[in-house]
Amino acid sequence: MNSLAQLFKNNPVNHDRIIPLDFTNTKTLPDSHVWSKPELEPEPMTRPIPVISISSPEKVLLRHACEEWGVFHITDHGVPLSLLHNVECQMKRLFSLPMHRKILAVRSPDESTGYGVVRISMFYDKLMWSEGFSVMDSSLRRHATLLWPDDHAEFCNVIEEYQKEMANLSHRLVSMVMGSLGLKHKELRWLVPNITGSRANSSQSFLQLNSYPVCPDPDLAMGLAPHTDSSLLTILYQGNIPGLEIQNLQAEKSRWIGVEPVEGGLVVIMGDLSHIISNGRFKSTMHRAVVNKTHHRVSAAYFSGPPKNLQIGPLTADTDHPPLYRRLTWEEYLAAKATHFNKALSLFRC
Ligand SMILES: C=C1C[C@]23C[C@H]1CC[C@H]2[C@@]12CCC[C@@](C)(C(=O)O1)[C@H]2[C@@H]3C(=O)O
Ligand SMILES: O=C(O)CCC(=O)C(=O)O
Ligand SMILES: [Fe+2]
Repeated sequence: MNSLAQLFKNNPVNHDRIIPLDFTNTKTLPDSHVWSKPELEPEPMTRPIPVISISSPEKVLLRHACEEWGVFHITDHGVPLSLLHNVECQMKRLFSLPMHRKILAVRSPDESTGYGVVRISMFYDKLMWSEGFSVMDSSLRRHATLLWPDDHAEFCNVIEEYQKEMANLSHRLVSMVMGSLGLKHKELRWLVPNITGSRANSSQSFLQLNSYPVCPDPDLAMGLAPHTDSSLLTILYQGNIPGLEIQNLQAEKSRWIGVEPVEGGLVVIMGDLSHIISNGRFKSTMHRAVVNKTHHRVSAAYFSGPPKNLQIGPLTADTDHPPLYRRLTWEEYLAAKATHFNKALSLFRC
């Protein structure tokens, strides 16, 4: 068993926080899914977040995006648009299956992969208006076979192709964003395995497919509750239906900013581990997903992490800026997040 799988075995989720509501049969929002009144928080606003062409990225812009926003769009990323389109079709195909079929691939309480409610649900009283399908290592074929006993090849091929593209892209992105801090290729070699890298130092990842069904009362519902990602960075494909919102780092803390999709673009979300490696310079921005009344929205989040058992820590510390965090592995961090959620980061402060 790999070390991440062991970690989820040790941190099981309550049974009642695994199986989502059957949204297709729900015409009014049940009390279990009613979140706080919208008049209690300021209206979300939309502001253009940075857009970075990564075929020839400007270091200063990239660093600024990571320091001031923690979330940005990338273009010229090289991932074929046809693949993005296929991933979206396969997600719709999966989530449109009737509940009794999806349940066949349900996640067990001590696992992290399969069909179900997102893990962070256990930290909130109310339930979210979403369902998910999570993939790690060899779980894809096992779960897809349960969903489509004779017809899973297409789904698996598309998702595997996407995972390969995301692995390459995430390695390029980690080099780029850390490079924007002036870190040399040599200093990052341990973090980003080279293409021929042996299995031993290959980085770990986690793919989360999210589905936000059409909602009868979107103002009172929550698609995905506020959280930061526990990754080095996350690559998010959100199609062309808006829904992602980020916490404003510049102005009023409680004001959310809607991230409008950019045609053919992907969203990069800096994770908690990049915050640690950059010694607090890069922000792992709090974000959430809201739902709407007319469109079924799907998104695919690829969480990129460091190699198994690798100790990471601040790389940019100097005498003026002593390390703010102690060294840790991804496994250690995820274990802390599984019990302490949004307080996990502060537990590793020096
Ligand atoms: C590799 C990861 C990243 C995890 C934890 C672990 C496995 C499950 C991932 C997600 C996927 C869905 C959103 C999130 C917030 C959730 O609830 O489960 C993610 C979480 C995190 O970023 O903390
Ligand atoms: O669906 C979205 O826009 C956000 C997804 C997300 O934040 C996640 O999966 O961690
Ligand atoms: Fe997220």
